[in-house]
Amino acid sequence: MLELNRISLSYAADGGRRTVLRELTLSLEAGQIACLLGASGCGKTSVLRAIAGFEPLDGGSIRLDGRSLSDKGVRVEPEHRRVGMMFQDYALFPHLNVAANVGFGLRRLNAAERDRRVRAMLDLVGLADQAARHPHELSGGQQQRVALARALAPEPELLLLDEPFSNLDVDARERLAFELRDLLKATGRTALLVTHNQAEAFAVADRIGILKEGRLAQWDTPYGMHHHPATPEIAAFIHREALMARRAQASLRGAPSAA
Ligand SMILES: Nc1ncnc2c1ncn2[C@@H]1O[C@H](COP(=O)(O)OP(=O)(O)OP(=O)(O)O)[C@@H](O)[C@H]1O
Repeated sequence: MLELNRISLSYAADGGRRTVLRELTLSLEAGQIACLLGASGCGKTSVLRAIAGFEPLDGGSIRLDGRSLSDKGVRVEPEHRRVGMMFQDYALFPHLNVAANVGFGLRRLNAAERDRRVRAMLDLVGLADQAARHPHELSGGQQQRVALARALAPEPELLLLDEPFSNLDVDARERLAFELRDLLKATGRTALLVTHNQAEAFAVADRIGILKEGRLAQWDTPYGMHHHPATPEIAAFIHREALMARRAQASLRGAPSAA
């Protein structure tokens, strides 16, 4: 349903161009959740920006549900892609209350339909009683849910989430990662998520992609990634992070960290 076919992307840098995505190919079935992992600067956010239509491609094509979004001579505008994006800082409007934030992308609906959709979205994320509040009156986890409700409200075919839990403390991250998965599965949404946190990726994803220097090093189920890493480098990356997560948990519980 989402198909990236050999996409390449570069940015202007030092009077020339710097290539950040190199012939990257992947496909994601409808209703699935995928997570992109990889070292800082490997191109994860750039993949989301290319799909959302914020960056022109140097080559390759992007299709969503059979529609061509980016290809030679084709560049569908971001607002016509039916793709929702949630950024790491949530980007809520501080002067608008929760209901107005969630309804922001629904101007094509009439007022009654818009109210109905906003209420349904707030029910979905468990914030029906917070509709009149402003973002600064909410906790980090509640703000994250408002941002999610806003991204889901226009019923996008694909949801792109860039580090959706980065502003939350460890406990909230874990809880919301599971909540997000339940919510996406309940609404049948297809989603592509970028995270730095492997525990989150393994908890949430049906497919995990590991990016290295703008290339997809492996694309697999969490089970496949864990048990059959494609290269020694990927094995080291995954097992190092798992070890660090275990140590962090042990030190939070006050136990000596096991090596
Ligand atoms: N608008 C831009 N102009 C020039 N270079 C950019 C731009 N955006 C990103 N880059 C560069 O492109 C490369 C890939 O960036 P990208 O944000 O996609 O990586 P990332 O894997 O998401 O990184 P991180 O995990 O640190 O968020 C980086 O080297 C970055 O510095």
